[in-house]
Amino acid sequence: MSVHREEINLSQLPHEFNEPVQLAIIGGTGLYDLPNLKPVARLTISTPWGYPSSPITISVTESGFPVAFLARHGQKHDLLPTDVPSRANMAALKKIGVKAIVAFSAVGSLQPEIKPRDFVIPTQVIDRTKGIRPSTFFEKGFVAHAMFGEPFDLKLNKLITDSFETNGFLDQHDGKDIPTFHSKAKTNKGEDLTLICMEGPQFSTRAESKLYRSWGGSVINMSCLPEAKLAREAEIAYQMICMSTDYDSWNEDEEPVTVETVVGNLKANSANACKMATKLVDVIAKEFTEGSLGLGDDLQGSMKYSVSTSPQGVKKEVLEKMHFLFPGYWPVH
Ligand SMILES: CSC[C@H]1O[C@H](OP(=O)(O)O)[C@H](O)[C@@H]1O
Ligand SMILES: Nc1ncnc2[nH]cnc12
Repeated sequence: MSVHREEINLSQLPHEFNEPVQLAIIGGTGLYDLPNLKPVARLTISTPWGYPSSPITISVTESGFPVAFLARHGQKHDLLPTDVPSRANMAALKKIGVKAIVAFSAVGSLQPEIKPRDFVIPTQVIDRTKGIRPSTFFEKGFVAHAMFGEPFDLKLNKLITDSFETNGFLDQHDGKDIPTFHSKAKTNKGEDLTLICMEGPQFSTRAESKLYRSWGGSVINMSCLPEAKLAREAEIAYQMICMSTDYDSWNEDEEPVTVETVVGNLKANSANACKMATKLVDVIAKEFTEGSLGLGDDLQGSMKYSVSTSPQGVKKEVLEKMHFLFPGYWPVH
């Protein structure tokens, strides 16, 4: 894609960082780094589920708060949505201490009021992936079930929504309308904003797009799942921020979405996404250092008690894998 920022020489950064990193930003299409922060380390982390999409860059804010950044499709965007190694991504972020993730994504709009270049903070998701993406850390011989009724973290959602409550934060580009920030609290009379996550890589047919509208879908992408499910299993608070790039294929009066339309709106979106990410890092860093929300704290320990299999007799190799994510849970007998 033509929206990559100038390459910084990240490879010369230290390959270790010895403090816990509580916050991570995942960049999607159009967001490949955090240009306003100072990078201090670049980590290549091997996990029992392979390597993440890209090395993880650790940057620090002016006050020294560390933030991890991961490019979902790789630094050169060479991973299809189906091939994103989400288990490795979540496991690596967990390993470095991450308790909260803000994930950016380019989406199609399924509603006329969500214009291309608007931003949307979804509260619900419908899974239209095809079951070909590994979507759990658990496996035969060690069964567990995570809650997912609220797929996004409500505290993180509120913190983000409150940060962009007043209009005018997002910049207009090329004389187009000022983008709107859509949230459940603000713009939709308290109704959920529902993200449809499809398999791709082809876009939807007109019939599918209309079907998703009839289901109450607000926006559509190919990336939220299994990322959000695995974040939940890893006990990490997760919220996606969607950047609208097109009207998908439902509108009879418009040409169905093409990559050209998406890329055309991405430049404007990525400038706003960077601006938003910079502000959010400050807000969330302040919350972690001075606040009382306890981001991610309610999830800590949740998986320990969600296992159905009796730990006695579980294969040692399986438990060792699990201990990469959850050291100290389910002692080996
Ligand atoms: C390039 S259009 C389709 C592509 O864009 C979105 O990627 P991401 O969520 O990583 O921003 C969408 O999910 C598709 O993968
Ligand atoms: N219309 C669309 N469908 C799926 N993913 C998208 N990402 C951006 N636009 C999209």
